[in-house]
Amino acid sequence: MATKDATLPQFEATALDLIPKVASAARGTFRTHKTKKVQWRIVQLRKLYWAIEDFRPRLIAALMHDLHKSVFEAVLTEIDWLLKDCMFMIKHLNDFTKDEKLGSPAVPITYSMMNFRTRKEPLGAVLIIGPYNYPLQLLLAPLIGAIGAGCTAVLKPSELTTACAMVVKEMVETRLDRSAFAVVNGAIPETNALLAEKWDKIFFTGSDVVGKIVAKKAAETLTPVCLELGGKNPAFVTKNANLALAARRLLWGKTHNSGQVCMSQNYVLIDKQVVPAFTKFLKVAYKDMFPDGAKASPDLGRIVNARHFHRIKKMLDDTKGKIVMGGEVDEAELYIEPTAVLVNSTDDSMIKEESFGPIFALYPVNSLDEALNVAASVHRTPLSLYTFGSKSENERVLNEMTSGGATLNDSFFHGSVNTVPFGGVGDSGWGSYRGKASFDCFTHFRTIAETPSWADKILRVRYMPYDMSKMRLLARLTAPKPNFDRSGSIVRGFSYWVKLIFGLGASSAKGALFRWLLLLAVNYVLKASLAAR
Ligand SMILES: NC(=O)C1=CN([C@@H]2O[C@H](COP(=O)(O)OP(=O)(O)OC[C@H]3O[C@@H](n4cnc5c(N)ncnc54)[C@H](O)[C@@H]3O)[C@@H](O)[C@H]2O)C=CC1
Ligand SMILES: CC1=C(/C=C/C(C)=C/C=C/C(C)=C/C=C/C=C(C)/C=C/C=C(C)/C=C/C=C(\C)C(=O)O)C(C)(C)CCC1
Repeated sequence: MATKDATLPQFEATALDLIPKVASAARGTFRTHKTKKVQWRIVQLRKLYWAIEDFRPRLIAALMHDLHKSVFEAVLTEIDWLLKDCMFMIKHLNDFTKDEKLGSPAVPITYSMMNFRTRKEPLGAVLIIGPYNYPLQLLLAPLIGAIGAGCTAVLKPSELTTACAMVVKEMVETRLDRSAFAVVNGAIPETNALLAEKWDKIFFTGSDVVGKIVAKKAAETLTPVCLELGGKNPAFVTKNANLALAARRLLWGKTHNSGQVCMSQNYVLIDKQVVPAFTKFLKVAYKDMFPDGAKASPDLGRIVNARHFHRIKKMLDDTKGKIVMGGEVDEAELYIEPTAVLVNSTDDSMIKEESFGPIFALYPVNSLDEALNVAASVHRTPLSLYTFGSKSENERVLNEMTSGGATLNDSFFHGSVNTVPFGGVGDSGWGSYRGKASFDCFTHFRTIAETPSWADKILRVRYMPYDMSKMRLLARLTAPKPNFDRSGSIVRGFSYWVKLIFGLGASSAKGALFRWLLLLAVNYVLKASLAAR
């Protein structure tokens, strides 16, 4: 596809016959062990930092070309986001990579001489497949985790964001170690060619449909996968919510990146009584954000392409609900106005489909009970949920409905901080990343024990011929006695009362010591004040 901006490269798919060679190079470089050196990883992260900084104008232009993304959002959620990711990983990498000693309670004191520890090993050569909505962030943030962990990586950007895909390819391949990192561009055939290769992990962000294809393919070679998928995310608004605030914040969730955010709300379960007031506040918030109308706003992005434009438009065409805000569409500009639709059935297109755009449904309910039942029937394990109500109502929603992440009293704040772990649950995703979790995602936590030679006398018990008397002694030394009976109740035997009396009711030795010291101090002060009278 020709680019509209002459400074941006034309999209070019990677030749299919090159793909096995690219994958083989990533595997081969990993086997050289050079990526295991922490200093090498830090240098790559520093290079990536400066590459993103130096490519800033072209990245901004590419985001404008592909998604009409405003400079504000390009900087906040893609470029500066990634720079912060690099800095975080560079700053903490020495700590993350250190062996961790395994002691109590994982290792009983009887085995403390074995020097149990966890070694953080890179998984190997990894494949990272990105989506179109944040073509830089959602491709390069996992890469930062992979570099930190010491992996080699091949990236497959979304072919829908052509300019970003090409600029990222140039940036990564000219600035990072070429033998360790590569970018393959293309669509289904190229992705299939990549999936036919053996990887040590596949990190996929995208739709659940393609997520299943990736997971099936990975299962053939028992390759671990991290899946960051979509979801039909509910928002709950009760009559105890601050309706003006809820309306403004939920509208933000659907206007940022033109609602092409997998964690933004698909539908709002709202108390029937407050629908008119909430709708009024939505319109007020809309007017505040777009005084000249949304189409004229320089801040509102566009839908990525005609296919997605028609997908979203079809949801509006098929709905039996009533549009209460917005509703304008313009194919020539790939423009869809931020739109709210009042619906009365969960079979409505506005609830059944994932919007992944600036439109959402309002579904009136009689109670929080009903709202929770509807949400569970629409999607039991969504990526996110939002709740606007009293403290106890919010707590109830959190307790009774799961989700990958959740924000109380706002739209996706839980996903707006680059170092906080992010991921789905059930069919909205497997695994998480961001911050330390990105390092962990590409790391094998390898348990290591080291048995000293002198310990063989003690360990003799394990060798044949077995001796049951020694076995009984070993059990006495190592197997803790239960303090509960067969009905699950605590048994208050002799040791319970000894502990209770001498521990002054504390549950730990530390607590008991504290209570004894406090008792002695009170005793001392009382005695001193009596003596002073
Ligand atoms: N959980 C998360 O972090 C995120 C999830 N998403 C989800 O992603 C979807 C939108 O993103 P898209 O880019 O449209 O996702 P997509 O699943 O269509 O594409 C993602 C990647 O898979 C590749 N692909 C597409 N079809 C394929 C096939 N048949 N075989 C092999 N590879 C294929 C594409 O080239 C692209 O690189 C939404 O469902 C959204 O909810 C999007 C962003 C973030
Ligand atoms: C400026 C001053 C101060 C501080 C002000 C503060 C704290 C401002 C906060 C602004 C906020 C919260 C801005 C919003 C940011 C939104 C972001 C970063 C959204 C990110 C979205 C992402 C990453 C989307 C991802 C999508 C995914 C994963 C998907 O599709 O699945 C002080 C401190 C008060 C001092 C005075 C000055």
